[in-house]
Amino acid sequence: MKEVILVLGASGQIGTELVMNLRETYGNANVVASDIKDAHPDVMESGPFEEINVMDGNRIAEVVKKHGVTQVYHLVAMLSATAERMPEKGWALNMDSLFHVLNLAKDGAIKKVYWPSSIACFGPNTPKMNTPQETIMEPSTVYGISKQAGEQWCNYYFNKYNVDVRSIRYPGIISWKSEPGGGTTDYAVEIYYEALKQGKYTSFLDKGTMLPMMYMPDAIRATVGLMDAPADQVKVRTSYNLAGISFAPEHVAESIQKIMPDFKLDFAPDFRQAIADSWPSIIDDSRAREDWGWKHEFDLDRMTEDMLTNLKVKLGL
Ligand SMILES: NC(=S)c1ccc[n+]([C@@H]2O[C@H](COP(=O)([O-])OP(=O)(O)OC[C@H]3O[C@@H](n4cnc5c(N)ncnc54)[C@H](O)[C@@H]3O)[C@@H](O)[C@H]2O)c1
Ligand SMILES: C[C@@H](O)[C@H](N)C(=O)O
Repeated sequence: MKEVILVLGASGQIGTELVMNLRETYGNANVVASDIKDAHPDVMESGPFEEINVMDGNRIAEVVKKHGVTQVYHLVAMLSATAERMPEKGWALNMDSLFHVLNLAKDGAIKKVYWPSSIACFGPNTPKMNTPQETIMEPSTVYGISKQAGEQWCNYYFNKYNVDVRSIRYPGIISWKSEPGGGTTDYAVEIYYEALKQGKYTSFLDKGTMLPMMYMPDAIRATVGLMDAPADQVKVRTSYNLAGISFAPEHVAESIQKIMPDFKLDFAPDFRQAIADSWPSIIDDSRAREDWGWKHEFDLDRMTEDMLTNLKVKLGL
């Protein structure tokens, strides 16, 4: 059967690159990008785009019907730092939109759903090192609470209504093509821009703040790998732990200094430090590796080399 995919949040950091990857696999016409704002020109020019506000469930249903959509990748969310500033709005966006999509699947309008969770679903009482798949989850941020609740709803819709919903707990994601949208891990993208523009960077997370991270190509491969896996291999229906690399700001600086020896890093932690302090440092993703064959490719130095090479061209330097 022909698959037609709708990506909600296609103008965001992950959506921009995921749409282009899915269009290569499924054909440009079969991947409908959508967002409340225009997407990257590559996305706008290579296939269909529909303006959708995900708070409007009828509009999502209308687009699903119009294009004969079979799968939805729901990437819209208010990220951790922004949601701490507007908790109720963050909660409403993250939860109401998930229900709109899960209910479409429950009613048989679509066959498969992808919805990302985050390392933010864990909290200060979770073991920080080798954080297990199943462990204490007491998130202390609005974003984290919405991700933990969302995971439980996904699991509920799978068990109760047989909805084929799949999910990954993404770590912080680093990319050059699209910029991050208001998270606590955004420093790990900004540092590369500022290294090239200014030769220095002031990190809003402190020295020693080790967090799980991943380069975008690995995150896209993981997403597509999970969605392509046979349903009986997808044994976790809350959300899978996923790991790539873990590092602190000074480790990125050391990696940049291998290519730009004069690069300088200093620290001015702000409100995002408390958020980062509540998250794990290193994640155990053995379930994803066992169940559907996940394996990361990029280490820190390889990522740094690729980021700096591509950003140089992007910034015209
Ligand atoms: N990117 C990182 S580091 C990361 C890590 C962990 C989990 N996630 C999750 O992955 C998903 C995508 O994240 P991202 O790409 O970084 O987010 P990003 O903020 O970059 O993109 C979200 C997109 O949603 C769009 N949007 C906002 N409100 C609405 C609305 N009402 N209707 C339609 N579109 C709207 C917005 O315009 C933006 O293009 C989210 O669920 C995140 O929670 C991301
Ligand atoms: C970790 C993740 O979910 C996102 N980058 C955030 O900081 O909000």
